[in-house]
Amino acid sequence: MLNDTLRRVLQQMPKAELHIHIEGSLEPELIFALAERNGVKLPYGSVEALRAAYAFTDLQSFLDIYYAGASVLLHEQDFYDMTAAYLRRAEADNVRHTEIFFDPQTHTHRGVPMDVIINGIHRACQDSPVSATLILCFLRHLSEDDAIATLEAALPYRDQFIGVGLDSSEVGNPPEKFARVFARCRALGLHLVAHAGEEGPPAYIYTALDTLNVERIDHGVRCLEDPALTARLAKEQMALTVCPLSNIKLCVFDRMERHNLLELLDAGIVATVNSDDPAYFGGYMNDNFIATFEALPLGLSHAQRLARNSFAAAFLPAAQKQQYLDEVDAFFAKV
Ligand SMILES: Nc1ncnc2[nH]cnc12
Ligand SMILES: [Zn+2]
Repeated sequence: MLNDTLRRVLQQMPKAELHIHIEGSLEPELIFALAERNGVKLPYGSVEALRAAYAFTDLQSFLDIYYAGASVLLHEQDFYDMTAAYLRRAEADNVRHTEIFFDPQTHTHRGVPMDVIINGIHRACQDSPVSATLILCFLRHLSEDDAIATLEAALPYRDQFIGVGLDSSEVGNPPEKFARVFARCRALGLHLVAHAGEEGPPAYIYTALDTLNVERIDHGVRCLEDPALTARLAKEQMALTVCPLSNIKLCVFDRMERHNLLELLDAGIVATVNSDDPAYFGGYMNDNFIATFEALPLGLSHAQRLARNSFAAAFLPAAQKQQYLDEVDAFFAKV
């Protein structure tokens, strides 16, 4: 059990979130409200029936429901409302800065225009007291040509996102499938990240680094299967955006006591804690911290390190980053 001090510290410490899919923040109540507002018929009769379907066996079983949930998003105000709801939750968890993933292809393939998606999400970010930037993710189960067309469609809104990522079904869709589009994004000065080593093997982490030139690895927890890779990630201070509750819900680890977050930290890796798809996986940032610290032998020094890592790994100007790091240290000096 967590003592009261540690619980309070986890809740109140300043933190950044670096791995959140905005479509994964759609709570069942909002899915039903938007379905009604937009006249969309859902294959579930009630909020309870939808929630009961959240019993996942692997990544794909989750993605099928996640894409169905996103089908209620049609208008700019829907994207605004979804994002504003997430940002209120983040603010309540003392998230000071968040880098939000969005999946345009999930929506453009249903006929929703790119400007509707980006403007709705971006406007909610501007209206929030939480610092928020956007990362456009390509769906890796689709073709690279589709990713390239998506990038072209998003370029008129280039100033509204800071980077690109790679998500969706990992196994069978290795990073190198997207070498050309990532090279183009790099030339455009976009930040680069990719999901790798969630369900996929360490080889996918190598190609995310060496072929795509990513600056962070999303998940990456399977790196520990390869000692040379683990040592390299530590040496290069390549951050991993770890999502503990997600890993349990998608059966990457069978229970939290078996999660490898502490081993990653002990190996010298810049691991961070994040929520991934909080509406589907049982919690937002503080729920992830509390569940992990309850299950693993982690203490105050780990909390400080994780809070520092979250800002150190953020795509922020150096001065702003230092300000947040100083804020973390000032917070822990008073604990
Ligand atoms: N955990 C995850 N892995 C891959 N793609 C995703 N899309 C949303 N959540 C994801
Ligand atoms: Zn993810």
